[in-house]
Amino acid sequence: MAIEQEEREREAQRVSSVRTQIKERIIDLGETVDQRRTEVTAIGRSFWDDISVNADNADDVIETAASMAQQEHVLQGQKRSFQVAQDALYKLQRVVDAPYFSRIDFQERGEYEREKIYIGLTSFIDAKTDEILIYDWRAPIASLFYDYPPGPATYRTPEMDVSGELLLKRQYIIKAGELQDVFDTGITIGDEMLQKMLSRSADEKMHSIVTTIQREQNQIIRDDRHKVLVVQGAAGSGKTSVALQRIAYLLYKYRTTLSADNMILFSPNSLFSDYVSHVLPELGEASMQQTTFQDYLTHKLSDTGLALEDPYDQLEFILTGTEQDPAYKARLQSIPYKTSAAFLNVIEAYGEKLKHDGIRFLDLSVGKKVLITAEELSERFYGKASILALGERMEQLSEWMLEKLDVIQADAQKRFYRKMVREPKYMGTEPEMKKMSKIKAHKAIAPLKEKARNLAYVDVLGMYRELYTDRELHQELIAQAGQQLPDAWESISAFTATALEQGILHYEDATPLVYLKGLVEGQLRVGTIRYCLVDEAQDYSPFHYAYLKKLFPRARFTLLGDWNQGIFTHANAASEDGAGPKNEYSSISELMKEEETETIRLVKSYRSTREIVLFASRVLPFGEPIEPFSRSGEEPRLLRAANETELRRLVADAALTRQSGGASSVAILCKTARETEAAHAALKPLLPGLTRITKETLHYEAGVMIMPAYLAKGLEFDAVILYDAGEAVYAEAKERKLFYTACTRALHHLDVCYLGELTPFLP
Ligand SMILES: Nc1ncnc2c1ncn2[C@@H]1O[C@H](COP(=O)(O)OP(=O)(O)OP(=O)(O)O)[C@@H](O)[C@H]1O
Repeated sequence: MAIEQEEREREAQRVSSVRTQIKERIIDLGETVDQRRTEVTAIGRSFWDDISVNADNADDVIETAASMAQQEHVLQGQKRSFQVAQDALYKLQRVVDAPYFSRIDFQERGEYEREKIYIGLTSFIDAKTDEILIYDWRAPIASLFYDYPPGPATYRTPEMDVSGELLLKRQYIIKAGELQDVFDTGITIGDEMLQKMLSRSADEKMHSIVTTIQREQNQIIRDDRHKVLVVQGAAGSGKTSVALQRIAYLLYKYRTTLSADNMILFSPNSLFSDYVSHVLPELGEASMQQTTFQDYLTHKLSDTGLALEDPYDQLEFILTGTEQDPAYKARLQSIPYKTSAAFLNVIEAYGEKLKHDGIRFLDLSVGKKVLITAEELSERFYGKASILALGERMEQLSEWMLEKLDVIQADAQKRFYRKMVREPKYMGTEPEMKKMSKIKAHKAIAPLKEKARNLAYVDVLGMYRELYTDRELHQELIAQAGQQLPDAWESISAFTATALEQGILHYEDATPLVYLKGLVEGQLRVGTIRYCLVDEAQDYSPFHYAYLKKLFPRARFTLLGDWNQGIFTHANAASEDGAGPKNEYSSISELMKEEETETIRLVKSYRSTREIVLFASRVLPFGEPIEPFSRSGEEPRLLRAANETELRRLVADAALTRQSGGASSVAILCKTARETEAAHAALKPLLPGLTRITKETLHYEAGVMIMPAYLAKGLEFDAVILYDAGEAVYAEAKERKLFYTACTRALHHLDVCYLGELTPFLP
């Protein structure tokens, strides 16, 4: 809506006056920061001067300690106030060039005055009048901007709901401190603004969407009523963006009680973590623990010496193997079982059983000499009935072992000493020989103590393997859960036992093993985590969810995913054409067993042009709905090649055309890593600047790159070129969603190259 010139000038003037105030505050804060820094350094330097160090008698020692504690207290206080000033300074420096982005006028019911609320990244108060010149976008009243068109509106504060009339909704584009544009918006948050944002070029880093958050997204960002929030969102509907804004919101809302350390975000891979790493700092928040589930597993299993497979190798195996291979078949049969809730029940039943019998212990030995036998450990562990949990009993056992090892060490020391005295080659003085024998004994026993502390005397892997070698055991455990052995039990068990024997730990076995380890060793809970967010949630199995719930017993969960992009095989994966059970998430909620579970669907896609979205939805005619945002572009191109040479030429030409047309990031997507490697070698002479992305890549730069489609998950590019969408490559049901995922990575251009016949996924 056009705004009169006079009003425009008033707004421009306000921008300039607020900016002046911010600049003044920056100068003041800069001085405060300098001054506090000097104070902290000075206290640090004179720390010992101000303490009366006296250790002559007990009273003096106590006095010295008290004096130190007091001095330390002062120092910490000073450091804190330095930090507060520095944070405030940093926040203002970041917003000084664009102090706010919107304004709402709100008249509370029963009030005569119309409040003008200016909204920006951080709040700013006039020091003289206490007037709030800018509200933080996360303040309760700011949600009106995201939630309502002009008219009746309500916002929620911690104490109550406040209703009234929204009289105006205005947006500003401010650059380098100058008001460039201002317009009033109606129903949605400036289609105009959103259009501008979405027609830009894809960056190698994601940006915050704070100026154009949509109502349904805002609902997710601010939800604090549900313990488990499940978001089914179409490709490009903003799930990742919402997850990050939500983190910023929670950190603001609970700023006195919640810190970044209390939150954890699971991302699909490190490349993705890097891609989203700018968002929180852009919002003025400290970065938080971002990890991949794989990193967690690796950390937990670091002491097992097993070769742990990652989900990408698992997928590569699934995509490149053939049904003729019996191992391939057995593995494909085993994955749905191992990722199911039924198998989780088996592990839990196993944990119960182990309380009475069955823990496998390992001898503790030095060289060939066994110092503590496995039988001894077992007897000690199971000898007396105990009501304690397995982990606590293990701890007691470790303590007992450490005591025993102390005695063994003392004996060894005596023996070494006697030997030295007897043998003439040790010519040292008596104190020297004593010292040497002490060191020798310590050296011999220390690794055993380490083992005792780390519970390395428990053979968890052996116990896990037993689940597959002892049919009766497995049957007994699964019967307790009211279920039966899976049909293909014989081949599943043989296949798994062999792999474990060879020291190979498949991805689908890793979480069950870590869970069993946690049950036995008792280190299962991370109580400090209060919010756990999972991105690409469709790639986690029911087993994973049940496990995460045990791991973070105090946490609230936000699970964001898209069933249409579920390209990892597991028990919960929906049917391959995207049809079939639409309530996949309900099984998650059931697993979470929470009454406060809420499922929210996001169907609007903001990433791709309307043409690309419509094209991609043809791939999954029965899948979750996806609606394009009204941004138009060119139709995706289908480019057929008759032979390999022509295919390469087509792909290379497409990449060059896109680049010269202004696309800053162009991704050539293959199906597998194997295909990527071959295509990269073949394309390199035609596209010298081509970069190959592998699962080890930690970040990428703009330009032309090539990668397997599954690594592009969660990422986006100006132009996407499918390397070969021929029927020889994409035909099997399990490849459909991967193909869909690949198509939905494009913002503006999609070129589908193919050899011979086109994939049947595109009717
Ligand atoms: N409200 C919004 N305003 C501006 N841009 C938005 C908004 N919501 C989403 N976007 C943009 O749309 C693109 C897709 O968002 P995002 O990656 O968060 O979606 P996603 O649901 O996680 O996608 P996928 O499942 O395909 O990985 C991003 O470029 C993001 O900045």
